[in-house]
This record gives sequence, structure tokens and C-alpha cells, in this order.
Amino acid sequence: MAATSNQHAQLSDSTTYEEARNSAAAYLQSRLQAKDEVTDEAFEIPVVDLSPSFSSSLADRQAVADQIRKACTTSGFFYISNHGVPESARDGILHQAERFMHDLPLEKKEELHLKNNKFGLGWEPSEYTSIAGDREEKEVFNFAYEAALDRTGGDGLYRNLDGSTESSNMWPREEDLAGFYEAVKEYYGAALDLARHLFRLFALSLYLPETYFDSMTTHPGGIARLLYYPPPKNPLPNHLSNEEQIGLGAHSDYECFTILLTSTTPGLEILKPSGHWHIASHLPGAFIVNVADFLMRWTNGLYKSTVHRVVNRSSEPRYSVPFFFSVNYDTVIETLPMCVKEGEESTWKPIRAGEYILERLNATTAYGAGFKERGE
Ligand SMILES: O=C(O)CCC(=O)C(=O)O
Ligand SMILES: [Fe+2]
Repeated sequence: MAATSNQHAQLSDSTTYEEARNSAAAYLQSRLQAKDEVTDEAFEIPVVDLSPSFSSSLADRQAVADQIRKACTTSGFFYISNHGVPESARDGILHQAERFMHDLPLEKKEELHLKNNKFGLGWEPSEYTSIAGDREEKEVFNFAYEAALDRTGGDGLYRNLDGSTESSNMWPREEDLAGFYEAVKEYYGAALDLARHLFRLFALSLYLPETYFDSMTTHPGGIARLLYYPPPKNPLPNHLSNEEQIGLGAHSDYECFTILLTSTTPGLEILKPSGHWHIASHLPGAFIVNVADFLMRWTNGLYKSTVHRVVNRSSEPRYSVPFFFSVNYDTVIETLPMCVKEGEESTWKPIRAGEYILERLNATTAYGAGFKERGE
């Protein structure tokens, strides 16, 4: 049955932090090495129509899960259509991203600065964090799960990344940005429902009981970001590299999987097995979903947590809203026994979800010492 943290051996305090630091860096480097002898034949980002996944027939749901399995074992990315998140909620949050970036006065943003938050939540000005050492031209507003955003109401057990209980989100005041929280709530609630639905499909895709992950997502981690990538200051023709204006450096996502909403301006680039970049196109109405580190670790690498980055090569601004769906932060992520061959060991050690994410977030500040400690 579903594994929860209680069923696992205690981890020593440093196990997760060391794993997060060392294995993530090694993984990124191994992926980035050019491999020109490798072909990209199997690389595709399929569109998975989710309609049949809402059917009462298990066979229909399994058929969708099988498509997801194929995508996860090859590119690690897929689009989803007919996902049930209304257009009004999607347009609503993209509109709020635009308002936050352009209508909220700087002094109001400063009040929400993430240097005052232990978990990297709140506003980050351009170039403040860097995932891979680049100067990243992006402005961001980060927020995390809170029970008021969860249409189930949650189970009352949500804890921050470090296990603490005080409320950690920093919201703009209603009088400063009227309607902002309401629109976030409408989108987040729908995205969270979709994430829990998708997780059941992921379970089926691994031939696990459909409800395998349910008990791990009763108060789940779910950080989301509103991202703004300005157009390049010196736009270059498409065929030229424009790497001096990176929006977000090369990385894999930390959690189970990511549901990504974007405006029409492209910018997401996905690393192919050969080491070349695939520019993901915008598909109206669809989300992009990608496998992240926890699912890779659970499956001992069968599911690919594929490296990606963002470069805005257009003359238009780009907005996006990634939703990083995690399990309850106290869950220990330990490779599923069926994904390890007889007599072999998993590539990855067990880690505690919240600690792993916190360490990876901390590594994105200049000194890798945590947002709050960095100060200014
Ligand atoms: O903005 C995007 O399209 C992708 C963002 C992303 O990869 C991330 O925030 O991890
Ligand atoms: Fe990402």
C-alpha cells in the first residue's frame, strides 16, 4: 500500500541536504555534456488528451496512463489538452502576473521581497536568484500551498519546507492589487485538483494501484511562481544564439512533476539526449507537464527529469506560471523496489521531500546560504 514517511527508517539530518547538493549538481553536469553520437530519434513531446482519463472506465484511464508512461520514459515532457482547468482561470492568473509586474509600485514589491522569507516566497527582482550561475533576466512572485487555496480544505497538517508551522506566504494587500488573491485562488485550486488527478494517472502508468500516492498528497507541497521574462534588450535573429539574456538557467525541477502555463510567447527550451535544445512551442489551451526529480528518484531514472531552461528570443514579453507539485513535505522519497533490478542498488538514496526542495532552493541564492540569511 501507499508508503508514507512513518514506514521508513529515520534519515540522519544531513542525508537529504547532501543528496540535494551533490546529486543534483552531478546530474545536471552529466546531462549537459554534449553527446553528438546520441540521436534524438525517440525524442518527442506528445499531446496527451486527458478526456478519457475522466471516464469511469479503468481501461480508458489506463490508456491515458500508458501514453504518459511513454512520454516520461523518453523526453520527460508532454502537453495535456482537455484537462478541465477553465480558460477563465488560466487567463485570469496570466493577467494577474502582468498586473503584479507592471502595476504594483516598487515600494509595495519591496515589502514582499523574498530576502525576508526563509522559503524563497514573495517577490524576486530580476537577477536576484540564479539556478545555474547565469544572470537571469526574470522577475518573479513565488507562493506556496496554503489550505485556503485547496478546494478540499486540506487535512490541517501542512508544514513548511523545514517542518515549521507559521504561515509563510507573502501576499500583496487587497487595496494594492484588488482581485489578485481571488484569481490566484481560482487558478491554484483548479491546478491542484488537476495535479492530484494526474498523480493517479502517474500511479497507473507505473502499474501501481491508482490511489497509491493519495495519502502522500493530503497537505502537499505546491510552490507556484508568476514569471515575467522581458524581451531581450538586443534582439537577435532567431538563428543566432542569444544566450547573453538567459531567463532561467539550465535545471531540472525538484518535485514530482510540474504543470506549466505560459503566455503565447515561446521561450522554454528542453535538452535533448544529444545535448541540443528543443524549443517548445506554445499550444493554445494546453499545459506542458514535465517529470521532476522525485518521480525520477522513485523510478530509479526510468522517468526522466529532463533539463530545461528559458530564453526569450522574441520581441514580446513572456509570462509563465509553473506549478511544482510535490508530496507532503514529510514524505521520504525512496526508490520503488520494482524499479531496482535484483541484486542492484538504486542510483539515489532516500531523501525527505521538504528538505530536498529547501536545499535546492537555497542553492539558487548567491551564497547558497538561504534567502533569509543572504539579507541585503
Ligand atoms: O517559464 C517557463 O516556461 C519555465 C519555468 C521553469 O522551468 C521553472 O520555473 O522551473
Ligand atoms: Fe523548470
